[in-house]
Amino acid sequence: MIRAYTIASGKGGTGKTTVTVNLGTALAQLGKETYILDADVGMANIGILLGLENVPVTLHEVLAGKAKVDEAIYDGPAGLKVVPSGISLQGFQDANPDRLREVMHDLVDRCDYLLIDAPAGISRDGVVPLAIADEVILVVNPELSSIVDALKTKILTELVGGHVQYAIINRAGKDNLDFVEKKIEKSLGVKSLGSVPEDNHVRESAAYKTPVVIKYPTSGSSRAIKRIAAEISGCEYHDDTASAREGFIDRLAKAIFRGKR
Ligand SMILES: Nc1ncnc2c1ncn2[C@@H]1O[C@H](COP(=O)(O)OP(=O)(O)OP(=O)(O)O)[C@@H](O)[C@H]1O
Repeated sequence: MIRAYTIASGKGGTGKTTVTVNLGTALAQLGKETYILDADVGMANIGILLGLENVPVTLHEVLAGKAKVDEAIYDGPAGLKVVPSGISLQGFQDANPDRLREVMHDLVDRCDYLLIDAPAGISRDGVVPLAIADEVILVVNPELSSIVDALKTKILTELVGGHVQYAIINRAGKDNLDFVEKKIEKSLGVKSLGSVPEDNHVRESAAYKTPVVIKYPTSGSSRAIKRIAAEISGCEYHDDTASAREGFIDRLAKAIFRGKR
């Protein structure tokens, strides 16, 4: 079973951190023991998105050999476990990315899924996460430049001995979804796990330091991410919107027919 996924892209800003945090939370909501690890040691964001930016020990100290990984694990939403990176430049300078493999092995033994948020680009700290995970998931926006960058990342991953299994199309528009997905699958030569729509709820939930799958569970982005979590884990997807609608219809039917029984 595949357990350690690196979430990568070509350029920054495609939504890797958003996907890591929300897919991790969605897997945890499905009852899977899930850890997320912020391997973007230079531009760490997971801690900021989850309100863990001021914690005393982070992946920085672990990669610098100053702390054990157990000291850098924090509780996130829905039972998710989080290993954030620090935001100081000194911490980044002291961190040795070569220690990441050890950290990954240590974590992967205790969970069902480990999601590693990789840095963008092809620096040393960017390449290590591509090589060490069981599989890489590319987060790609439906734009030519993003697809080309994702393709470069796929080639780089293979060069360093890693493997790209899936793509997730993030910030998708409303039109021609299937066509765009097929085109991207063909260009990258990998299966798409699905499209996450452009959705203002993503930014709004970030302002509350809460994953969108928790803050706005019936939003388009949440439903897409939960569907992807179900696909990865082999669980059945349960559409909250459908059940909310059913609930409403049930209540309406009861209100209408109550007097007629
Ligand atoms: N589906 C979406 N709809 C709307 N906004 C989104 C969506 N996904 C991500 N965003 C927004 O896009 C911005 C970049 O997202 P994110 O930080 O997850 O990207 P990243 O690839 O991790 O970036 P970096 O490489 O700089 O770390 C954030 O402001 C985020 O809220």
